[in-house]
Amino acid sequence: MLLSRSIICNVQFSCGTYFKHLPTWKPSPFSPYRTTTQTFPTSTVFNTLSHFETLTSRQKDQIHLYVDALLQWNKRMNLTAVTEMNEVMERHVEDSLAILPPLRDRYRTHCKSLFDNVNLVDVGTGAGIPGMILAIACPDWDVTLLESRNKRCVFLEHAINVTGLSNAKVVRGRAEDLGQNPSFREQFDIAVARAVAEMRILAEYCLPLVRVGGLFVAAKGHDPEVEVRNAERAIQLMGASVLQVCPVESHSPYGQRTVIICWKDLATPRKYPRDPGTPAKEPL
Ligand SMILES: C[S@@+](CC[C@H](N)C(=O)[O-])C[C@H]1O[C@@H](n2cnc3c(N)ncnc32)[C@H](O)[C@@H]1O
Repeated sequence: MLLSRSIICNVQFSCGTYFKHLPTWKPSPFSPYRTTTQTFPTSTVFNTLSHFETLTSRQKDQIHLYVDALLQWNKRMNLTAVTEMNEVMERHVEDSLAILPPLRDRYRTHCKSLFDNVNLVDVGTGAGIPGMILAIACPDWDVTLLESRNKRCVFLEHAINVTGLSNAKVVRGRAEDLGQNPSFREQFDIAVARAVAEMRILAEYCLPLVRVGGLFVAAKGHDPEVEVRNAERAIQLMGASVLQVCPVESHSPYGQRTVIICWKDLATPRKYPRDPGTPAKEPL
């Protein structure tokens, strides 16, 4: 991949404040169990950006190129409300990387396979959050960026080209359609989603795409307890259960985030997902 040195230098310069304050993540003990009780198992608090420190300089360059492309295209089309480089790093990149420490921990225990070669789908990826960042951070993974809006898919193709990623691909479509398509149904080890819908709708979008024994991961804000509780029935109907609610501490002004991890141990009944639009209109 040819990287323009001037672009990289400019981007790194404008990210200067971001790089200075990277906290260290220390592995925290988890208690692995699934639950249907009223109290969700929570982990000790994870620290964000742990993964950023471990990225190679090429991966950091790829993130900068991606963010730069996002900000450039955002001037012409509506991709994100965030318009400053540091803000994109703190809000979107941090949120994406925050998924990794708790996910890594759970995946090892529950999926009983190596964390390499993970086949992941990002449902409603929009401009590529968190899917693009995960594809950069985890080059051994196959990442599918699922997005229903054509213009966003065009940007995603551009972002993949500009970063030189060979492990990410774009699929344009609705989660409800893909969930009933044999080429995608129950084909993924992990489905992730951020800022797409509330949990009980997300469960119907994401879990039909996850193989039995795989995980559904939702990136949420600081206090998702009620939302998760309301989604318990929908998650169970899809053949899954809430495995862990993981608070992730943040040093950014946006405060604590939460990563919710569900484990699928039964096949999803054929009638789910329902027709496009129905999950959002009539949440389970
Ligand atoms: C608010 S944006 C969030 C994008 C990104 N995940 C993020 O965190 O910035 C939600 C995106 O999900 C897409 N979306 C919503 N419902 C969808 C569905 N049923 N299937 C596929 N994409 C969907 C929308 O087109 C939109 O781009």
